[in-house]
Amino acid sequence: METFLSQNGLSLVENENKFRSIITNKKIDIGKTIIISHPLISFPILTYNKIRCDQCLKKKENNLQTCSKCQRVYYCDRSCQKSSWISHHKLLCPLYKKSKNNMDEEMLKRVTILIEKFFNNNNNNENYLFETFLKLMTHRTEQSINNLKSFEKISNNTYENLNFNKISKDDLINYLCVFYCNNFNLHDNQLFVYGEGTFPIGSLFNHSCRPNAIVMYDGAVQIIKCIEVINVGEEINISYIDVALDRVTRKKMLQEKYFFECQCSRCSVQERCSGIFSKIDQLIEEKDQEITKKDFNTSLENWVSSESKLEQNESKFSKVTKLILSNLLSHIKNNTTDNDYINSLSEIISILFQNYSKTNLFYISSFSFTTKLFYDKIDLQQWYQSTILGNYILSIYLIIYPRYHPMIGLHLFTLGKCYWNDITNGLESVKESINILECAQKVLNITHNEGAENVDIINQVNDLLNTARKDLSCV
Ligand SMILES: C[S@@+](CC[C@H](N)C(=O)[O-])C[C@H]1O[C@@H](n2cnc3c(N)ncnc32)[C@H](O)[C@@H]1O
Repeated sequence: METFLSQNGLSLVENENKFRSIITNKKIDIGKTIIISHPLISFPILTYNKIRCDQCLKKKENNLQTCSKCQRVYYCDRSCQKSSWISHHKLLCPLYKKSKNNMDEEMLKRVTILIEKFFNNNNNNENYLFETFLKLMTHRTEQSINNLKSFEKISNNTYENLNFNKISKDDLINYLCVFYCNNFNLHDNQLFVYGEGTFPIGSLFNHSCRPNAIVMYDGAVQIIKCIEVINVGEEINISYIDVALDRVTRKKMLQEKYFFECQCSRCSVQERCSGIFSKIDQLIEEKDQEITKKDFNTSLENWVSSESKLEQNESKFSKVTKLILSNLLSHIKNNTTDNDYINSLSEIISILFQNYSKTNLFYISSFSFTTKLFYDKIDLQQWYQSTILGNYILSIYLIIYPRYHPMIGLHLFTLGKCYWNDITNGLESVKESINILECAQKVLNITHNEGAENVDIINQVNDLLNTARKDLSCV
């Protein structure tokens, strides 16, 4: 494993609080791929198992072929079917008739078959993946009684159905503990989950609520990408949860699923009073005040539907949106340094903190309503209103997410399309569409530039941008 990491310019070092950490041996620039790695096992979740190949997880709508014996798994071609048969399906195929597996049991059976082969020196796969998997954290003593009970049941079922010589029932419980706090959900280019996987190399990366790296997928392959310059010796962090969540929810989720208390720059107690990232958390925290969620929703709807543009511009929603976007969008477009960006962000956070910390403009619980309203406006083809809401959402995203985050890239693309469709504002809309799509292009070229499905999104942005530019030049 050390060799594989060092070939990629990385080292695994001991860490007092986190057990081990991945650090970089060379400076990594924004947009660079940090590491590409394969799973021990991955498979599509139920809703996707007829449109994504069980072996390579690539999408092939309507054309997958099922295994003629069990008729339970689908493949894109003979080669994937053969690989799966050799790897684990030969043993699992007859069992599908007997019982229906849940995800954990399916993962356990497949992984254990491979580990048994590894112990018997009978595996074609790379050994470092197995060695790495067997050293991952289990947090077994911290698992809940309910979890352990369920793990024991799954382990018993698996043991009854398959013969293992080198692996005990107790080992199986350990593997299930590893899955619990290490497995990944694979997601597509729009960030919708399509599969689950055990990625031993990816599992070596620790969490931060302000990560410098993101995880993307190409079928069954995991790609870790750099979104902030990472200097020699610095730790590489991904995020295990959606960083748009508020601090209390993040803390609860990280404790319950990963058994640690986050001390990143957003969560650490020392930073709480001064650090800009912890100030962000204070902005999005739910305040105990008279204004209810219903009031918020009504005022948001009134703002968006306001007949008077003057009144609309005077609203606090407009003011906040303008303040954030006029300062931060240019940083995206001009590839400024991380320091310049953070300084600008810092200034804005201070202003927001002074003037708006008592409003619920940034409440995450209201945010789901705002997003729904945005997509409702798109469905109703109310394009002007969709641009107003889209800008407000973008401004909040820029506060919550790192600037080169896939959520920002994807939202910019949607917003660019809204402007493009908003013919009521004529030339101005086309110009703004180009501006926003150029920002989308910058972000997506960093987040989505690896893997055919991901690159497809960049191609779509490029096509629309070319059309919009041609349109503008014709005027
Ligand atoms: C996917 S593993 C990450 C690699 C792990 N540190 C190792 O050495 O195998 C997840 C576990 O690492 C630890 N961890 C990850 N991020 C952490 C953080 N920010 N602070 C403390 N512990 C962390 C937790 O114990 C967590 O359950």
